[in-house]
Amino acid sequence: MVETAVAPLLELRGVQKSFGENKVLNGVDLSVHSGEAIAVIGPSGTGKSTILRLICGLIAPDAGQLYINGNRVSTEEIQEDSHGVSIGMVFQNAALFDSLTVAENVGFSLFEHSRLSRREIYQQVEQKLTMVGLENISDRYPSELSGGMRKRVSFARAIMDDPTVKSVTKKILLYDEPTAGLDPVASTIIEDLMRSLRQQDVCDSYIVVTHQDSTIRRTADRLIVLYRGLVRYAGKVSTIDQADNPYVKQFFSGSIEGPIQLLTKEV
Ligand SMILES: Nc1ncnc2c1ncn2[C@@H]1O[C@H](COP(=O)(O)OP(=O)(O)OP(=O)(O)O)[C@@H](O)[C@H]1O
Repeated sequence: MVETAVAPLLELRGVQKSFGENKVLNGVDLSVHSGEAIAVIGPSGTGKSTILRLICGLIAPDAGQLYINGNRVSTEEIQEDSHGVSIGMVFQNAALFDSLTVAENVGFSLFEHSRLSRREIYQQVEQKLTMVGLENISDRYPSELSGGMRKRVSFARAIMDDPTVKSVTKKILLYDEPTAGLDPVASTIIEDLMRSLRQQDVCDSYIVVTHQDSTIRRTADRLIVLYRGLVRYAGKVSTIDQADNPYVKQFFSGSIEGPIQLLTKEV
């Protein structure tokens, strides 16, 4: 029998990105298959959030290509949910509008860009808020919520979908440090939520940028270590304690000895 290789849902090939003289990504390859959960780690300022912003079409690469379901795509096409894949982002600081209610925040994109009625959008907002464990808070403002609740509101916003766009069949979620600044119990609630959203097929795959050991181990199948613009390790999370890779060893031991040095100047 001839096996046909299934194209990854998402692929980055040789992606480069600079901000002025600061070359942040210097040829990054990364692929995400349907069903996969990937953790991206690396020291501060090494370009992890930049990768997520490239993937969801907020910024464009200087060089290299992005592919969705095997099709090369531009930044504009990513924003338009091309080739059946929709990409949702959960930002590091939740990024809610303080002057809008929870419901207005969660439904924001559909209010702005869809042809759904207000009633349909509000119904979906309630459904998504229930999914992330938040009920009866639609009329509250972000300032009235705890940090963990604001994170969950931003999860609800990322999983909103427009059922009139029939071509979308797969969803990738991008989480930028979803457990940063949360206490261990609140972190566990968020980690469980990330897993349960995938188990319920709310998303097919996700990429999580994190510095937290528990988040890596509890939410990801595969680990990518990024350092100074390049992927230095890619492997299964289940084997990280046995890995010989010096970047992995240093990260998980927290040692100051090793290839990872503090970024004292831009590279
Ligand atoms: N819009 C921008 N303009 C200029 N420089 C930027 C911009 N966005 C990111 N950078 C720079 O790119 C580098 C990588 O930033 P990025 O936020 O991707 O790092 P990170 O690995 O996610 O860091 P952290 O773990 O601290 O969140 C940093 O030096 C940052 O200052």
